[in-house]
Order: sequence, then C-alpha cells, then structure tokens
Amino acid sequence: MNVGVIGTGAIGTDHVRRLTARVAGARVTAVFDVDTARAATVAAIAGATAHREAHDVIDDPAVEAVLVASPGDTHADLVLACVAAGKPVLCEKPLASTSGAALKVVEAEATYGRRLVQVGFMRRYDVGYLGVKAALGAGRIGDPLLVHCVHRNVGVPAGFTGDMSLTDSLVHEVDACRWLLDQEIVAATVVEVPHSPLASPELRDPRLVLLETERGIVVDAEVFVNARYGYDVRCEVVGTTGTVALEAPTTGAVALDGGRVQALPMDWQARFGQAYVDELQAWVDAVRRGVTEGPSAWDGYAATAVAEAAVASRGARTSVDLAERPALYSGESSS
Ligand SMILES: NC(=O)c1ccc[n+]([C@@H]2O[C@H](COP(=O)([O-])OP(=O)(O)OC[C@H]3O[C@@H](n4cnc5c(N)ncnc54)[C@H](O)[C@@H]3O)[C@@H](O)[C@H]2O)c1
Ligand SMILES: O[C@H]1[C@H](O)[C@@H](O)[C@H](O)[C@@H](O)[C@H]1O
Repeated sequence: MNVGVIGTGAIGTDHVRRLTARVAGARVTAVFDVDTARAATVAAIAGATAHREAHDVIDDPAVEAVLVASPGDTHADLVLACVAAGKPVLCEKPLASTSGAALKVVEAEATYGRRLVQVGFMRRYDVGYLGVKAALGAGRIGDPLLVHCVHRNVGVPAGFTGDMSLTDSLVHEVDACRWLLDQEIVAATVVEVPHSPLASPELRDPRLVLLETERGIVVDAEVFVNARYGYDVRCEVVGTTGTVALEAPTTGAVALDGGRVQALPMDWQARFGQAYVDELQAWVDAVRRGVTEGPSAWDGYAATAVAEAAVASRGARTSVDLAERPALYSGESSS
C-alpha cells in the first residue's frame, strides 16, 4: 500500500520510519511538510517524493492512503480533502481542534457512505489497555463504578499552550474511557488545583478533571504535562467485585545501596512504541482488505466535544451535547 504522509515532525517522522521498517505491506511514497527542508530529509528515509502542497499528496494517483501528522488545527480540512478524494486516511489525534470541525468530518464521511477515517488513538492497541478491556469484557470485576486515570508528561514543546493539556492530552483518557466502558461521556468538570511553578501560568498545570458517563460512571483524570520525573500513564477501573489496572511495560529493577530503582519511560515514543506499530499494521491490513476499522471519526468527534466541555468548565459541571450519531457509526465498540 502506497502511503502519503502530511506533516513530518516528531510523530510524522516516527510513523514514516515505522511504515518503512516495521510495518508489513506498506511503503511511504510521498510526503509534505510546510518545512520543506524537513520534508526532504524525511522523504530520503523512505525513498519518497517530497511534494510542494498537502493536496499534491492527497491527489497523487500513486498514493492509496494518507497519514496526517501535522498540527491538530490543520487536521479537519486535510481529512475532509481525503474523504472528498475517496482515500483512506489515518489522522493523528485530535481529529479537529473544535467539535464543529470534527462534526463536519463525521457528516462528510456519513454522506460518502462508508468509513475512510481512522483516528490515531493508539492506546487502543497497547497491550496493557487491551488487557483492561479484556478483563472488563469478561466481567472479571463485576460492574464498573469509577475509573482513576493519570496522564503525566515530562514536559511540553514551546508551542504547547493554552488549553492543550485538555484538547491534546486529556483526549487520550476520554477516548480510552469511552472505549473501555463502551459508553459516551456526558459531562466534564475541571477542578482547580495549585499550579506547578515549572509550567507556564497560562497552561494551568496540573489539572484534575471529572468525567461522567451516560450510565453514571465517574472518571477522575489528572493531567500533568510538566511532571518532569517521567512519562507516566495510569488507569484503574474499580468494579463491584474487584479492580483492573493498566500494566505499563516494565524494565529490570535494580537493587543497589539499600534501594530498588525501576526506570520509567521519558516520553510517548518509549511508552507506546509498540502500540504505534500495531496501530499502523492494523490500519494497513484493514485498508488492504478494502475496509477502515479502529477509532472512527465519530470517536474523534466525541473526544473533541468532551475536551471542549472541559475547556469551558472552569470549575463548573459542563454537559457534553453530542449531535445525533449517524447510522454509519452504530454498533461500534466504543460508542
Ligand atoms: N498519538 C500520539 O500519542 C501522538 C504523539 C505525538 C503527537 N501526536 C499528534 O500528532 C500531531 C503532530 O504532533 P508532533 O508532536 O509530531 O508535532 P511537531 O510540531 O513535531 O510536527 C508537526 C509538523 O507539521 C508541520 N506542519 C505545520 N503545519 C503544517 C501544514 N499545514 N501542513 C503540513 N505540515 C505542517 C510542521 O512543520 C512540523 O514538521 C499533533 O496532532 C499531535 O497531537 C500524537
Ligand atoms: O501529542 C502528545 C501525545 O498525544 C502524547 O501521547 C501525550 O501524552 C501528550 O500529552 C500529547 O501532547
């Protein structure tokens, strides 16, 4: 499968490397980035052509599927162009920077009549999250009552400003909880906590978010994007008869000088490296079979709508008012 990649920054470059060396049945044949020097460097990794415009990638007759890894506010227009061209597209999260823009993608795909869009919520491919999902599905902890989530990053790049800890980071917890619990989130409340002096004041970091699902389950999610000590993602579902918690991959524990030390991953590449490979492989395999599976445009829309409610919350419980779900997305596992 010939893939065109739009956006060859941090994760775009990683995805090009993965598609080139670790994913079977695909190769990158075209790339675009507004940073033309960067695009040329990354094109060379894959032996691909660096195009002059994003639309040249989408319209390239040799390109069979597109991967969008540019900044979030560019996603919706690029995905809409892919749908208009009838090309399958894997779009990095978030699907869009506003729920209105995400809904346009949902509506365009529903009008097209079959799925073309997969959203890059890679946690659904992580062996730890899959274990939690399997335990819930088997009824091992009875009925879920509440979920504790933690999402800590070492730090954030310079462009990470404003409410991005909600729109760019919390969206992972939103998607994971919708998928694990198989229900929509209907309200969000952001509880103010003291802010870290190591974060820009504008970012208001960390944040504690309460999410309520349609069947009354409550999720507490801490998002702390300047935690410094490591990349730490946790999730524990508490049920009527037990709990199930995410197992992160572990390294050997070193016992020395009266202590015991275990290394933590320092970024998402280290923590979710295998999940990204498995996500890409599943996407390629499905598209080569003529279908698109995995997190859908509806999932992307719902996640952005919840993040938007969290942004609006400022301490108050804020409901999430989703549009009516088109029939194309009925029967999906997460929704
Ligand atoms: N799933 C995950 O865990 C994960 C991890 C990292 C990033 N992401 C997502 O991937 C996207 C990119 O993040 P990143 O960390 O690689 O950012 P980045 O800033 O490193 O890379 C973005 C790239 O896009 C380019 N770009 C900017 N505007 C563009 C445009 N209009 N068209 C084409 N290219 C354009 C930039 O020049 C840059 O090279 C974001 O949406 C982010 O949320 C997801
Ligand atoms: O774009 C990144 C990425 O999605 C990571 O998985 C997440 O941990 C970060 O918070 C976010 O900024």
